[in-house]
Amino acid sequence: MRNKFLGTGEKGYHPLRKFKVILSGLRFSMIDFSVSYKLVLSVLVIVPSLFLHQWVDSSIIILATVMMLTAEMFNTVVEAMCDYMQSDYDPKIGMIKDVAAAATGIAIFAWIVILVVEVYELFYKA
Ligand SMILES: Nc1ncnc2c1ncn2[C@@H]1O[C@H](COP(=O)(O)OP(=O)(O)OP(=O)(O)O)[C@@H](O)[C@H]1O
Repeated sequence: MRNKFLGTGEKGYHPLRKFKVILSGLRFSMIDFSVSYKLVLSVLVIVPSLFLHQWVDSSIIILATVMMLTAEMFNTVVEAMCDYMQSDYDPKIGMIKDVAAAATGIAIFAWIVILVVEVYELFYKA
């Protein structure tokens, strides 16, 4: 797609190509075990919550899962870009990666708390 600021790239709007790019990105992300197993865990809770018609609970778990997955993917991007630009040891790269990892850690922590609370609410308390 055309870059408005740099004036580079192809002109026009190509939704199908955008969709292909999204699928390609998802495929690259899902082969990462640390992402895929978390998605499987979420699905294992989301599906029964939908069957139980717990719409608010399902929405909360979906939101927490999306937040965690987005953070994981951006962390992968930051790590890959850092390694591409500087594969040797560099304390600045270390700091950049640590901040990205901390952001991901916060998202994972919130996802775990929500998943544990929802599993308790849906399967033990009910
Ligand atoms: N080039 C580097 N220079 C300095 N420190 C680095 C460098 N690469 C990695 N580190 C340090 O190692 C930590 C882990 O980075 P790494 O890229 O190995 O992530 P990872 O352990 O593979 O994470 P994930 O499991 O999310 O893929 C970073 O947070 C950083 O502190």
